[in-house]
Formats: sequence, structure tokens, C-alpha cells
Amino acid sequence: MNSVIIVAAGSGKRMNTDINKQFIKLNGKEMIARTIEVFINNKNIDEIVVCIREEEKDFFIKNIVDKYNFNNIKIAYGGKERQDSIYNGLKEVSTSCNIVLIHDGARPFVDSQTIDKSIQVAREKKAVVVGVPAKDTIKVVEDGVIKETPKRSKLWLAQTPQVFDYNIIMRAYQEAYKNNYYGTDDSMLVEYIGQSVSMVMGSYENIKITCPEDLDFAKEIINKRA
Ligand SMILES: Nc1ccn([C@@H]2O[C@H](COP(=O)(O)OP(=O)(O)OP(=O)(O)O)[C@@H](O)[C@H]2O)c(=O)n1
Ligand SMILES: C[C@](O)(CO)[C@H](O)COP(=O)(O)O
Repeated sequence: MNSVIIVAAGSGKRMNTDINKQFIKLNGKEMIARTIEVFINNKNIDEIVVCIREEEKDFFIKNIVDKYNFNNIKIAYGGKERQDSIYNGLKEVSTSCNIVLIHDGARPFVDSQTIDKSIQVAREKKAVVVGVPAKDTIKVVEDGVIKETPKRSKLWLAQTPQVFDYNIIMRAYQEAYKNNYYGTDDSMLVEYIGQSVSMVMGSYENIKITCPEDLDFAKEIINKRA
């Protein structure tokens, strides 16, 4: 059984809007609705858990679940950090889950082929991250001074979904909380327990909609795909 946890319980501070960015309409359809639809329409996804802010539950049910007939999704409540939201989602996943995908609600342009590929690789490798090779040169900077320039050919930008054997990700989360370890992605927690994580090619269109300028690119992607 393949389950996806879609996290949409952030506050969207960097978007600087009065509504949660998940509910911003992109060419007439809410961002989170677009993201959920990709997974609902993927034949390899058996279960969907969406993590939302508890105070947004009524709005989410009325304006997303009922409006788009997303009747089979499960809801979990978010936590203070992204990692806390995901842990709440993991606790909602069915016990018959084998593979769990973790995906940002703010990444509505993930494509079905990438989802399929990440599941296929995770079945063999137990842990996989979707990403793209860095195009820019990346600098390590401390106090405004460049300390290191890692070799660009080795650098990838991690995206989501990040896909794991269910038992491995649960063990990683339990270990992380035991040591009060917080990562900026889920792979960090799996790496922390010493598990090898594979990288698979995603798409440069699989952007995380974070800041206002991302909305223009989002509209370009939608128009290009129309
Ligand atoms: N406590 C949190 C924080 C983030 N997220 C989700 O994790 C994804 C990636 O996080 P990000 O893009 O940073 O969203 P926000 O945290 O909402 O944005 P900001 O940092 O600007 O407040 C988003 O879909 C967001 O809703 C979450 O479910 N719970
Ligand atoms: C998980 C992630 O999308 C990988 O790039 C990213 O780390 C999330 O960061 P955020 O600050 O929670 O958006």
C-alpha cells in the first residue's frame, strides 16, 4: 500500500498574504486542490493524508474537500514545524502502508511520472528524494564571508515527494524526536539514522510556491501545460 502525506499546515509567512498560501487560486484553482488532484489521479497512490491547520479545518472541508469531492482523503492536524506536521500525518497512515510519500502542498506541479518513478525506486532502495541538479554555483557563507564552494557537479536541490519504506521513516522520526533533532527535509532524518537515500531526477517546474514572485512562474507553468 502506497500512502502520501501532503503537508499544508504552514503559515505561509514568506508569501505575505492574508490567507494561507495553500488556498491561493492559481488560474482559478486553489494550490492545495491542484496538489491533491495529482495524487488522487495517480493509480499508484492508495491513501492520501492531508495535514492542515486545525483552525482551517472548516474552511478546508467546505472550500476544498466538498467543492472538489475529495471524499476519501484523511485529515491530520499540523504542528509547529513542518516535521511535526509530518509526524502527525505518519500517525494517521494505515498500518498496512508499505511505502509513504511525503509531499509539500506548496508543490502543485509535481507530475505523475515522477511520483511513479519515486515509488519504483523506493521499493528497491527504501529511501528516495526527488530533486534536480543545481544550476547555480552554491556557496557556504558564514557571517557574510564565503567559506566553501562545493563542487557543483555533486549538488542537487532537494524537492518533494520524498519517499520511504514506512518502517524506516517511522524509525527515523522516532529517533529524531528522541534526540530533539529537526531537519529541513525528511531525508535528513533518514540520513541521521544511517540509511542510504537515493536521488531521482524531478523537474525544474516542481517548484515550491514560497514567495509572491513564485506565483508568476506558477501561472506560466499552468499556461504552458494548458
Ligand atoms: N508547520 C508546518 C510548516 C510547513 N508546512 C508545510 O510544508 C510545506 C513547505 O513549507 P513552506 O513552503 O515553508 O510553507 P510555510 O511554512 O507555510 O511557509 P513560510 O515558511 O513562508 O511560513 C508547505 O506546504 C507547508 O504548508 C506544514 O505542513 N507545517
Ligand atoms: C522539504 C523541502 O521542500 C525540500 O526542498 C524544503 O526543505 C521545505 O522547506 P520549507 O522551509 O519547510 O519550505
